Amino acid sequence: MEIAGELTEDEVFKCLSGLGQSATGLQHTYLCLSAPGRDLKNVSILCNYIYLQKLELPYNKIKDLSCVSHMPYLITLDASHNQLTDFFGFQPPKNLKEVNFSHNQMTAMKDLSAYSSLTKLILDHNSFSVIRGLEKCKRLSHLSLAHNNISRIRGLDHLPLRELCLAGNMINKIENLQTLHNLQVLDLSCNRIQSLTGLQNLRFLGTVNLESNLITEIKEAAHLHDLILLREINLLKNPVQDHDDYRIAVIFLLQHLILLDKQTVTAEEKVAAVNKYDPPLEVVAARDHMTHLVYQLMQPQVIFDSTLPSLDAPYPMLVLTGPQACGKRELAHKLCQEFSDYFAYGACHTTRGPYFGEEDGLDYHFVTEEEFHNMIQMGQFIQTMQYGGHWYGLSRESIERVAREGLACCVHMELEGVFSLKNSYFEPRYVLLIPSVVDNYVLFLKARGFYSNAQMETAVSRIDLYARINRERPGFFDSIIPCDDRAEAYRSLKQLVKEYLGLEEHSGGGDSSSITPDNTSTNTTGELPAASATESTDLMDSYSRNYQKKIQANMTPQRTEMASNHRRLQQIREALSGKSPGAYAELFQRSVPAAPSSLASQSHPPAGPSSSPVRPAGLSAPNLSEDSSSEESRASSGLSMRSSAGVFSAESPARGSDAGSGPNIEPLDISMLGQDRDSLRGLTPDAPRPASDRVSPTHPSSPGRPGANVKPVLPPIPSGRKTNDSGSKQ
Ligand SMILES: Nc1ncnc2c1ncn2[C@@H]1O[C@H](COP(=O)(O)OP(=O)(O)OP(=O)(O)O)[C@@H](O)[C@H]1O
Repeated sequence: MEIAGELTEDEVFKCLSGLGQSATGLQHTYLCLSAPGRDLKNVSILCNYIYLQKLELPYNKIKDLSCVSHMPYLITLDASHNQLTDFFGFQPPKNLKEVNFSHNQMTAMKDLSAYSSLTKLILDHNSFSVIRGLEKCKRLSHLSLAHNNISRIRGLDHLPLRELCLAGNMINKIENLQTLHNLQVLDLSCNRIQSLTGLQNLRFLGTVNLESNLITEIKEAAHLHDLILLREINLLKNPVQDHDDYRIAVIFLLQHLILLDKQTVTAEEKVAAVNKYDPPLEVVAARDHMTHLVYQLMQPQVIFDSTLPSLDAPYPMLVLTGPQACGKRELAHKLCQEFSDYFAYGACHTTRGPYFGEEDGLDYHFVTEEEFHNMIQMGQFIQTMQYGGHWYGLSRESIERVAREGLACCVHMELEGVFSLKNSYFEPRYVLLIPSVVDNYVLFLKARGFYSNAQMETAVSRIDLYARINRERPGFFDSIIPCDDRAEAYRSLKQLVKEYLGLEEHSGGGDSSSITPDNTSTNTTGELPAASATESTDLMDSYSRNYQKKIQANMTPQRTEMASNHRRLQQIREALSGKSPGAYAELFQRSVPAAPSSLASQSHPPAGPSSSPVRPAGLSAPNLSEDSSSEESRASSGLSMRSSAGVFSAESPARGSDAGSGPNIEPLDISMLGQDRDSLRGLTPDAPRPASDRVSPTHPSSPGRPGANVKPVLPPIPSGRKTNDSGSKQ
């Protein structure tokens, strides 16, 4: 007689499958039994089926599974959706690997030491409140305890779990998972978790489901930042979704993601995320450049003719770059002081307050944030950057002011400024000053006493940035000078600049008279006296920020005005006599991408007085009788000398009306122009060429002077001079 809910032999026969050899190998038997959804209550008949390896009894009403005690060969047991209250209420089959007890009425886990073969255990939808008894399940790779009453994660230490599901519990903290080194998939959805801390060590984690939790802060995603195998995360239905930039911010923090919130992360999203939160220097620079360009275009157009690039060469500028306080500012001042016939300091604007001893207009133009932003909107900047919470910017006017004096502009700035400037039409020479002994640099920063630890850390960390850029982008910097010893750095810089200028130091060594193109001129015009042999002392003084006073003493309006007038007069004379080529064409002409340290360049001794003296850059004035260029171009050539370009005719201030007749002045052999261009190729800008390569007054046709190849097609006639000066002098 059939009893309701009892599994009968007839039914068993219908449910058997998987004919195979019994575990003993002595007979053939059915290995699987599947009887789902039959409202079964009593399955005791299965005690006779001892060879079963797979038993599936889901969706029944079974309360007692003791029959399993008679199935020593059972491997897989599915008793989900039943009424079991007893957790593993049977003798352990030795090879039991997979058990599904989900949707039963179990309340307590017990010791499963005897079930050491278990690999997969599904206990969802029961009433467990504590995870326990799994310590000896050393093969358990898949555990699911979803929808129970678990409030704490524990009892899982050192299990070889690859998948763990604790969804739908009452967990409010991710804890005790750090020993699950194999974990790949973690489902903690529908809990009360607020933070993602606790997942950091799970280096194989690839998928995390945290849907419907209480995660509020985007920065929580940073806890997963180091999980490089993480490909999927689900944070749907968390308060964090309310942040405006939520998705892109998470994508930025977890750049390996493929799926976020069940949606594919696109390449465009990844690029947008990086550009937003950690834009590459190029992107920052492009934005900066674009901003200033647009604001500038919105203004009534003014032609800044002093700095406009000519057809053959850009307006000459020298940019000293390097990490904060590496000495670039002091060196820039010093250089402008010593090479006052060539350079003047271009003061940037900043929103930071002046340090003790700094003066407005000399080191910086100190402005308020509001003034700075007004200047941005007025299109007055060429580049800006934020550093240490302050704005810095190089204004067009700062450069123009220098250019109007017929001088090249020397500025200092951080790397971002260099990137930005490289987008502009300016083509400066970039000299990197970099500390090579970090400890000394740190000591120097500390000794200055201006900087907080964070500021010092930033400054130090940027050494690597500069080094990396130099490594990855050969030629990005035109030259590199170690700045550990400031006096030595200045010597290198000076040497470099002289090479750029095509100047040669006379026997006096550091004597300024030997490096200015013309002593007499310098003295009579009241130009700044150049540095004496005490330059290193001066330099050290400058560190204590006293250099301003010295500079100021020399920069009285009368002296600078006189000097300026004199320079212009000379330039005009030269222009009219056709002696002035577009000399700056050669001064800052780049020919080679590499940026070797200037130390290398110093290993080449400068040509001494006995060797063929190096002609100053501007000495190669075209010989009127031989020059194939037209009279017109010659005239514009001469006139262009009034512009900033003119100053780089190194002889210009000195030669005056007798320019061209002095012993140093040699006509340029036009026939060599083409060869010169070729000979320049392959030379590093800062590597001195052998003396034989250089243009010698006695061998005017020898190639080597940078830019000597340039056909003297000269810049447009400038019209932006100070009207009072230029008008009267013409
Ligand atoms: N327009 C600019 N663009 C980019 N960087 C700039 C600009 N002007 C100044 N800087 C750089 O900003 C950094 C901070 O300048 P600041 O003058 O406040 O620092 P500092 O402590 O006096 O260091 P330093 O002696 O190098 O000038 C320096 O590295 C400086 O060269």
